[in-house]
Amino acid sequence: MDVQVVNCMTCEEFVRVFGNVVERCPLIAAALWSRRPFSSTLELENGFNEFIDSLSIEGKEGILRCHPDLAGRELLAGTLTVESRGEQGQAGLTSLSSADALRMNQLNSQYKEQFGFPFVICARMSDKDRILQQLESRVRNQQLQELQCDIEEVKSICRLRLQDIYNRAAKSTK
Ligand SMILES: NC(=O)NC1=NC(=O)NC1=O
Repeated sequence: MDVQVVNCMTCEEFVRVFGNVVERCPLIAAALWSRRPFSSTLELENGFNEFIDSLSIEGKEGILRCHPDLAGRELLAGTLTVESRGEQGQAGLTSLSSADALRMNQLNSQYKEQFGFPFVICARMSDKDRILQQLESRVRNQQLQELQCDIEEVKSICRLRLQDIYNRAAKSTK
């Protein structure tokens, strides 16, 4: 997707295209529309990262709370966003054994109880064994350490979702 196409988008088009780059946080895209014109698609990605980094602790916690649990209730209920469903599927979370699903649910609950926000990891860069291992090790971290770790994972999810958007646009113009 040419950055000039992005720069010509109305706010409505911009939010429609980029509104779920940060899971269920279309406000961030609506805010970043003000930064047009972007000199490159990388500058847009940096905009997402800078916006997230500029938030207070509560704001960052709010972003994390908009992320569904991995292999959680929403996956079972079929209410995940298209992006999250695809990411969780790629990590093998849609075909867990009942023992792994139970373990994941227990660890997610323990993590959320301890930190007040959900465990977040870029599922596409992981798999169910590593996710379980990360959950078991990170639940022992300190609050602020985990907040920052989750936020870095959100940025990784954003980077890959932006790449998907550009790749889909490139395919549709061929
Ligand atoms: N709690 C989470 O880590 N959620 C997610 N990770 C992803 O990669 N996509 C999600 O929805």
